Amino acid sequence: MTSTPVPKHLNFITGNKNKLAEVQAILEGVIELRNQNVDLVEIQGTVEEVTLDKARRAAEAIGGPVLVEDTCLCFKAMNDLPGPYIKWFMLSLGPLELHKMLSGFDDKSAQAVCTFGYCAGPGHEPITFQGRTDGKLVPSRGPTVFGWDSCFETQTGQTYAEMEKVEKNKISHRGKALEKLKEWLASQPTA
Ligand SMILES: O=c1nc[nH]c2c1ncn2[C@H]1C[C@H](O)[C@@H](COP(=O)(O)OP(=O)(O)OP(=O)(O)O)O1
Ligand SMILES: [Mg+2]
Repeated sequence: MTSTPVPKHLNFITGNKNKLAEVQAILEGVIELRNQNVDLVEIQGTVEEVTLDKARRAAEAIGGPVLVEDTCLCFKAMNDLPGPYIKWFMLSLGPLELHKMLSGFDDKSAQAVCTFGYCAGPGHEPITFQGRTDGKLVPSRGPTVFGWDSCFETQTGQTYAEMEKVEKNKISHRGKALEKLKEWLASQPTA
């Protein structure tokens, strides 16, 4: 934890425009969000390790307070892999073929995990806020605009891609993680 006051705006370091749009929508009216796209090295490890490291690197790169986020897609049949490495499977297979990863398994259960990391600046220890949403991996349904949205069917029976954005944000891994971030922000002194 840090005793440094939270700034009046958060500098969200991400290169993903779809993530940025969701975070902007969810934090609208809560705190001003700014964005910088810094190409950060992502280590291998658990999602917590990946996010903490991402937050430290981003704070070093910017020389100030940062918010970062790492998203995982975990398959139960694979003991939570690919997890933080889902990006590389997405890039390789694309949304139309991703479901084939579980074609040899009966259990299609998946969990979307979002972990935000806030770091008050270089040398500060980041803190994390995590949200998880259960679902299953299915053949793509809906627009293939954002990552694996069209392959992740939630307990509503719809894929993320078939839902209105505001509905996705209400139940999503990212929405849940940002609820925790909001609670924390409300408890902090501001600069
Ligand atoms: O809500 C989502 N719905 C569908 N797909 C999603 C979602 N959120 C992230 N994704 C994708 C993007 C990337 O293929 C991987 C996460 O990788 P991740 O490293 O966290 O994202 P990224 O490299 O695109 O952006 P960043 O610059 O913030 O690291 O899952
Ligand atoms: Mg990334």
